[in-house]
Amino acid sequence: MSNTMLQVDSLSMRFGGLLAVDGVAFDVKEREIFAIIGPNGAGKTTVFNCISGFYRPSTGRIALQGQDLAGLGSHSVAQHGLVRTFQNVRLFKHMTALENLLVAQHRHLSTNLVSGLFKTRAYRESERKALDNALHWLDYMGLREFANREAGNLAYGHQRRLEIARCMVTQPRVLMLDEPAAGLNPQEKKDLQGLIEQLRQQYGVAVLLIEHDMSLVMGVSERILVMEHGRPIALGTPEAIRSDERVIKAYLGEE
Ligand SMILES: Nc1ncnc2c1ncn2[C@@H]1O[C@H](COP(=O)(O)OP(=O)(O)OP(=O)(O)O)[C@@H](O)[C@H]1O
Repeated sequence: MSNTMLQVDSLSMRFGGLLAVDGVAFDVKEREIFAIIGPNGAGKTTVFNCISGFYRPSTGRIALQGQDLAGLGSHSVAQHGLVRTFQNVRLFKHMTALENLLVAQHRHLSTNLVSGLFKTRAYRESERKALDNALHWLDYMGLREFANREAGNLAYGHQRRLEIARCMVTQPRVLMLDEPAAGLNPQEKKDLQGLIEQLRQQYGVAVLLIEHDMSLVMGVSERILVMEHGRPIALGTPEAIRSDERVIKAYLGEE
């Protein structure tokens, strides 16, 4: 389909004797908000790790706008426009909030040693742009006042927002969020839902989300894939998923 952003086919991942992901297939459209849900150990994070280049899948195809990604490392995958956050926030805790956003851009753009050494005009210009971009995202996330504070000393909710900002400074096409609501208070969860919708609307990103918080998932997602024991068991709109017997039994019924 022409507006498919991310395509995942026949994805499997084996760890020794354990088939952690088994025949997962789905696609994410341009600007779509798509969630993967399922009980603990269902294989959601493993799917994320395969897509984002942290694992090389045992089998399957992963393509971003038709371009094959399977087997590329996480750095290359990010350079293709697919970036992620982690279940447990991973920031450079001893760098300031601002530095985290600058480093993300340096790691993303291929730095040229010669222009860096001689601080050419083009180099200075790109440094200035990176700084403007970082400051924009600090403002956008309501973190400007913490620009010079060490990331590890920020409140947890702020660290989560900074992690999303760190993804956004690279102007991704797909933003992958691994349990972004974990550890947030009810107000922060509400703000997160607004933020996800706003990022899609203003920056045109597709969002792929793993989340246990059902009200966030049901409120924000256009389509949901449900996994159980590594396998996909349902895929559909929130309404369809909510009333799917297998899903109720496998997952929602647990709560
Ligand atoms: N690196 C690994 N080596 C071996 N087994 C792994 C590895 N990573 C995950 N697993 C196993 O694969 C299965 C799927 O785990 P995964 O973390 O993908 O599930 P999940 O759906 O993300 O769970 P949760 O909701 O608890 O985060 C689990 O049985 C897990 O123990």
